[in-house]
Amino acid sequence: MAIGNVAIIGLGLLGGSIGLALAKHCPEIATTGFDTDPVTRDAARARNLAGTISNTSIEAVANADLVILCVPVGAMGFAAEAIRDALPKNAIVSDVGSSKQSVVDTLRAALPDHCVIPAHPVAGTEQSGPEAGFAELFEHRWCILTPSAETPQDSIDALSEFWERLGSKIEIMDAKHHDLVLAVTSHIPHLIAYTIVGTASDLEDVTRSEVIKYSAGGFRDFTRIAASDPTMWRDVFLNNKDAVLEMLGRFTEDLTALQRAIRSGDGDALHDLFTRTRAIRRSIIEQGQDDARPDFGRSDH
Ligand SMILES: NC(=O)c1ccc[n+]([C@@H]2O[C@H](COP(=O)([O-])OP(=O)(O)OC[C@H]3O[C@@H](n4cnc5c(N)ncnc54)[C@H](O)[C@@H]3O)[C@@H](O)[C@H]2O)c1
Ligand SMILES: O=C(O)C(=O)C[C@]1(C(=O)O)C=C[C@@H](O)C=C1
Repeated sequence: MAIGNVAIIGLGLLGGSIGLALAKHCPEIATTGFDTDPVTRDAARARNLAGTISNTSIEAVANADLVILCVPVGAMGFAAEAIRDALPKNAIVSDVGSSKQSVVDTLRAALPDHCVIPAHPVAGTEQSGPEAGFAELFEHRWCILTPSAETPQDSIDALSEFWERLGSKIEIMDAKHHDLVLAVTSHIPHLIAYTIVGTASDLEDVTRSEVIKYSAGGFRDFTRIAASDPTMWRDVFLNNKDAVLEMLGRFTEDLTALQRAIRSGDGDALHDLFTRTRAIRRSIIEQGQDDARPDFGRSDH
């Protein structure tokens, strides 16, 4: 099936980047955007984030072959219910949410008569809102699709081709497995960054000026991640609770083992771990999966 008309619901970093990437790579595809926030709709018009910016989501999806929900995970249900009665019968409904099992359940319950194929482009920055998007966000990045066994193959192929045209590489995964993998590779790293920056600021007497003064080091990298959108990340943790708590349990055990090694002066244990993690970083770089575009869309440069 050919995708000729795309509706983007939510015009922040992800929605805006999809609109700009479509204009760059697929100018023949018509785009319509909607956001519940009127200030965001005005900013989206000013930046041409979509060909048409509608004032209602009903208008936005009226002619869509593909609808992509680009709203916080906790708002997926509201966004889906708002378009239910206006969706063309054959439209594919997808999303970009950072967790998948709760989104799968929510969207399938809200839109039982439609083809729902959840997706997660593993691409982002700490920025949010309509000014944050850029056309190159998805280039050379993975986009994970989590279809069900019943999803028609031609619809999966159409969505895969769509993301490939925006520059992404496709992986198909079970939603539950996605949530476990992303808990380790994305969600817990964010939780650690929020914690370390919060802890440093709680120790204000010790660190008041030092936090700023010496933040050119490792701490600065954590502050970038800890500047990520509070609404988005609140929703990720509340919606990927089981996987995050399971992986946090493993992480806490490993942290306790490190604490013990430091207390008992076990330098070999520390050295062995740091050698292993350095090798992991090197193999990520060798596989070309590090950020080849360090300053794209990021504030810290
Ligand atoms: N930021 C990242 O790095 C990143 C990366 C990959 C995936 N994601 C996922 O993408 C989604 C969007 O994240 P973002 O970074 O673009 O956030 P954002 O805050 O930049 O944009 C979200 C937009 O959705 C709008 N919105 C909220 N509820 C709505 C509704 N019911 N209908 C229409 N619009 C609504 C908001 O007004 C806002 O403009 C989230 O689910 C997030 O988990 C984010
Ligand atoms: O690079 C960043 O700033 C990100 O946080 C991007 C990042 C990630 O953790 O890798 C954040 C959330 C997503 O769902 C996907 C990508």
